[in-house]
Amino acid sequence: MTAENEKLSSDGRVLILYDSASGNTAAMAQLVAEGCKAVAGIEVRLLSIDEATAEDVVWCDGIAVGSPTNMGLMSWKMKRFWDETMLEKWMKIDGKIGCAFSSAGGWGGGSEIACQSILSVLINFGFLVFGVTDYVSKLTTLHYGTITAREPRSEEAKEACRKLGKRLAEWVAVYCVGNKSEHPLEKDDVRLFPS
Ligand SMILES: Cc1cc2nc3c(=O)[nH]c(=O)nc-3n(C[C@H](O)[C@H](O)[C@H](O)COP(=O)(O)O)c2cc1C
Repeated sequence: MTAENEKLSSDGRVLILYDSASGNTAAMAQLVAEGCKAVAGIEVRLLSIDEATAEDVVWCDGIAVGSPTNMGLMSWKMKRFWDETMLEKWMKIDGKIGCAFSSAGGWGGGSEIACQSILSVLINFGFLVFGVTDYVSKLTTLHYGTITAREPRSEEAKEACRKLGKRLAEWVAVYCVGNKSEHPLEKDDVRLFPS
């Protein structure tokens, strides 16, 4: 087997890391994990902030980080994980792919700013972060990551979680495994535009 074939046959690895005090971000995380499964050959770890270790982050090729919106930012537990648990890995894990999701108390409560606070931390660790261009429905998109008000109840909110996981898995497949056919622009999937 050539080195290139070995790379193609190896799995991509996705970590979904979340904090959740009352279960809403945890429900999002489950759906993000479900979305990853739309892409073949991706191994998924779904871990809460109380379970995850720095080695889980080292293990992954791509990460989706989810937090409740707290004062418009990520939770203190999530921030502490990156400030303390991950500190010794700083400058040793560059080049992984990252994205964010957040549950807030309501629309306009700062969930996109909370996503940006997560992306900002990921950038500091050298992650290559992304947003999703295509829409989930006429009025729902996830340009800065997936956001919900409380738990994801509507089909649009659920699909926005799944789409984040799927896109993360696609980027891992394309850029980490070398499977270019998983590029979203190469597929027949319907891409919704604003209308
Ligand atoms: C300390 C604290 C700060 C919060 N700050 C905000 C906020 O800035 N904006 C908002 O919309 N909701 C805020 N909330 C509400 C939570 O974001 C919301 O209930 C969320 O769905 C909780 O997610 P979880 O069930 O995963 O913990 C706050 C809640 C707590 C406990």
